[in-house]
Amino acid sequence: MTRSENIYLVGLMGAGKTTIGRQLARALKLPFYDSDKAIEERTGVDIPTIFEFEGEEGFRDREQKMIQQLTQMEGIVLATGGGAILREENRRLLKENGFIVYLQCSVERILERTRRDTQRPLLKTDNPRDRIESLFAQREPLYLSCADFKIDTGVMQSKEVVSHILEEYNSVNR
Ligand SMILES: Nc1ncnc2c1ncn2[C@@H]1O[C@H](COP(=O)(O)OP(=O)(O)O)[C@@H](O)[C@H]1O
Ligand SMILES: O=C(O)C1=C[C@@H](OP(=O)(O)O)[C@@H](O)[C@H](O)C1
Ligand SMILES: [Mg+2]
Repeated sequence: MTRSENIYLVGLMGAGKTTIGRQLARALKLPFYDSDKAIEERTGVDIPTIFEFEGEEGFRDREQKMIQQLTQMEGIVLATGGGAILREENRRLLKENGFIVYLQCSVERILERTRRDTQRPLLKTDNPRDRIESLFAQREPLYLSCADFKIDTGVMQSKEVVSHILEEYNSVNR
């Protein structure tokens, strides 16, 4: 772990990275960035459109470029996309430049939270449960390998999650 002003949130889709990141930034009076939102602003199109025209790999290339840029900033809260940790270079950049919080969440909760979602192309499948289970199996070891701190967002209100993260961040970053 690096002593740093930055907090980076990782975890599966629907774990709450965007929601909790925004609240955490407000509490710390730091600017909030979301890598997906930044990509959408840069390209002028939404994430499903990027997947449609460029495929997942095209999106991952854009995501990597964005992570490279955002990890050069100091004093931010960053919500990454759920798959950002798939690339080793992203994991390295995140580890070197910030305090990484893994937002853990059960498959069941993720299913509930993403049921009506239209903005996550990887969940546009006949069997979202199978998809989430396989993403969980593939990614959980990667999230754990990066994380400085992990917390289950499925069993607490977001406000409570934020205060636990703040407590931990302040204790290691004094
Ligand atoms: N305890 C909680 N923590 C975070 N999000 C929660 C919680 N309970 C319900 N939610 C809801 O779950 C969804 C999480 O989505 P989002 O923040 O976009 O996650 P991610 O960025 O990780 O995909 C939001 O609709 C949020 O309101
Ligand atoms: O898990 C993934 O591979 C993805 C997660 C999404 O972000 P959220 O985790 O914020 O939903 C977004 O980056 C894209 O749809 C791919
Ligand atoms: Mg998000």
